[in-house]
Amino acid sequence: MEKQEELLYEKQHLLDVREWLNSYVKKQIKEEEKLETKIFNMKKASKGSYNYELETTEKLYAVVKKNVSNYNEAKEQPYFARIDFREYRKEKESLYIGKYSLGDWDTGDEKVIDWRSPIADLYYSGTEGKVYYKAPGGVIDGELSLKRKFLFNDGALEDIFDESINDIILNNVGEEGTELIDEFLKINLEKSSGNKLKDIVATIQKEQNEIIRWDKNLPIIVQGAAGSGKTTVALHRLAYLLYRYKDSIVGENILVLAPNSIFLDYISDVLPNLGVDKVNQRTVEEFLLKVVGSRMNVITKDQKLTAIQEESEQNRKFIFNESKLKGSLLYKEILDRYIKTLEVNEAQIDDIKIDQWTLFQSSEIKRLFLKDLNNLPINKRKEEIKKYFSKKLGENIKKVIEKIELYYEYKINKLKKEIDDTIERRKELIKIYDERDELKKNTLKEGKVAFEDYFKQWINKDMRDQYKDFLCIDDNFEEITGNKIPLTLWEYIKEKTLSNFSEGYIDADDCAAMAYLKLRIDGMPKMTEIKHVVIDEAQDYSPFQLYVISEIVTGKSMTIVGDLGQGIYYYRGINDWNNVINEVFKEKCSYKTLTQSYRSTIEIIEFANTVLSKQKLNLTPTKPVIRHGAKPELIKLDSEQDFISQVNSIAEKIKSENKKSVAIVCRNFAQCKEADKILKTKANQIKWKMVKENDKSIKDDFIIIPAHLTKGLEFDCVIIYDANSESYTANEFDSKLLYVVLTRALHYEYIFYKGEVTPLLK
Ligand SMILES: Nc1ncnc2c1ncn2[C@@H]1O[C@H](COP(=O)(O)OP(=O)(O)OP(=O)(O)O)[C@@H](O)[C@H]1O
Repeated sequence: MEKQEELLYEKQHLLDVREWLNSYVKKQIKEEEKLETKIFNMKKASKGSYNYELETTEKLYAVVKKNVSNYNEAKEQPYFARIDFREYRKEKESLYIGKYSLGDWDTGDEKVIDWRSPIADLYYSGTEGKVYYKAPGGVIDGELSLKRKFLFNDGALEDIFDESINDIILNNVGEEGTELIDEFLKINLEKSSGNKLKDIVATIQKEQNEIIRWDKNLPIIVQGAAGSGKTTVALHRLAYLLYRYKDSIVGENILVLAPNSIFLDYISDVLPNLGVDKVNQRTVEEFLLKVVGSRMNVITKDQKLTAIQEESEQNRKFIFNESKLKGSLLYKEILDRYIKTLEVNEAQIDDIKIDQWTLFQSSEIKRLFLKDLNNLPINKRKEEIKKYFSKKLGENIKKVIEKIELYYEYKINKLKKEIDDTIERRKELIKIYDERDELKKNTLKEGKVAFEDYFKQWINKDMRDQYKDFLCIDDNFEEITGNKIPLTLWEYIKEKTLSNFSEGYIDADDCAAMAYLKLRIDGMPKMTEIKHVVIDEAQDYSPFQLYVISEIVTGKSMTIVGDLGQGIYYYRGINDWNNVINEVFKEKCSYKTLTQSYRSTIEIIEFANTVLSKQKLNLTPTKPVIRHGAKPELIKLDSEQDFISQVNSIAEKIKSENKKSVAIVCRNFAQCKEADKILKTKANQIKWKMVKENDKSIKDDFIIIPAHLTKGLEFDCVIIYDANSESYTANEFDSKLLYVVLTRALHYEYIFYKGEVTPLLK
């Protein structure tokens, strides 16, 4: 068939599917209403008592309700692709692929298959010809004869793209010599960027698909260039895992860790759009403090970074070394040694006594603590001992009472023997009897109190106190630190950390250590089991943070994505994934790379690559997808007026092209305020919104934002406020920060500067 005929065929098919959807949704709504009434009546009849049938009906109702909402939503675009596949020895089938599977579950007639289903893998990874895919029952072989993508616009099917027909072969592009342009992908990438990250189910690329469907049982690290889809892929992977393991994992078992609240808001649409809900999303500090069970104000790494820039060279060195140490596995080693000494000290304990009467002997407590229960965290052992002893408490109190009786019997006999029976003796005896009875009575009461007091004192639950004690290891300093830390650095750390604590603050760098202490001393806190975690911008994590998180996640099932080229916290973050693979995961970890960038035009990527090449890491330059645009412009500014007129004309241009977002990116908050002031006071047509440190989201399209907060975000157009040689020097930090900023733009980039331009752009 000719393409036009094919398009007509697909339009008719779409009409048929929509017609079916309408009638099916009507049927489902009726079912929903029926179930609603049934539940109402059952609730009335059961009068609040437990009813198994009610529970199952409620579950069914929830499924039907969700179906109605999914199917209604699917009417706009029920599917995005079609594959024609003939399984070996079977008939050829045309399969339509969508975000959700759509079908009549009574008749088993499936109209659209889920993008996460095993066979849909062929759409993402297969090429026409002989192919196979992995199904739960084994490998299925067959032949793929069509891979078709559908371009929808406002619910209307606009065009179809068949692989190998619409893909244009370009010669001599890139090192490989030839490259395919995926027209469909290109059209998708030319769209404008909004305030939220989008899902990409229709255009997931082969190498991305491989990561999405990667085995869940090992941690996977993805080093991906800026804009290569790391965040997007990681979130799609979650949707995939929840589908693939639907019987064992639900949204609550998943944790997404991201750098800040703005970023969390930016990605917040993707999962619900993929039909995933209830996933926990937090910053790493929030999560680690939740593990500790402590509410403290965190000095975030961003706040610290801002402060660092104002510090003297000498202080900066201390701050860097402090962060480096606190993020290292050496710190874990030191904590381990501290916990060992703590264990020995904690075992230096007395008998549990009521006055001079022993209830439980210290030798027994020690044996349980140091030997029998030594596989448990310290406080868990104490709790277990307490539990075990409390069962024997009544019996032991009785024994003490017997001892008291014996003691008084001896005393009475002695008195009787030594003194004749006189009024005085009788008086004395009555006194002794009273004393004995009083003691026996009190022993019952005091035994319980002494027991509780003992354990109250012994079990120290406050991790802040524990951490303070750890920092004050003065007597054992050399032994515990293994002579690996200069005393001056330790003194500095101690003083600063204790002073933060006394003001109610905790440095982000201390959160991993506190959580680690908690795990080792108290054990795993009570919380919903985490069965998979996604860590975004992982290059900014310290090895110790990754280690602690890996200890909490069941089976170390983790998706860790990052880009070393954007590691602005390099002084404490990660500079080489090999260290993480070897030291944190002891080589039990998969590693993948993504080098193709989908965000920016060729011109923008090539421009940013010049800055990347100035970094020490020697990373492979980012490869752009074939999408051309305007060259980034370096613009020297002479005056504020010049700045305003440039900004105005750029904003006009962006608006006239129906693009949405423009970010004026400044080196720091001080520069943001400067830009804001100029744009506010001097007449300006556009309202620019300045992003503040504690903002939780970005709602506006025209914003002023400091460089470090742009991490992970993207804009149609980026304007660098002032890329002069003082704002961005030639050092490693500035080259990383500038690289982050330069890779945020999709379509346009303007680099303003006053005086001399940064050496990084020369
Ligand atoms: N396969 C794809 N099809 C269409 N768009 C894609 C694809 N992969 C990524 N993108 C788009 O590329 C942009 C960058 O994606 P994302 O933010 O996930 O990349 P990243 O690697 O996390 O970037 P960075 O590290 O620079 O923050 C997004 O707009 C995303 O929608």
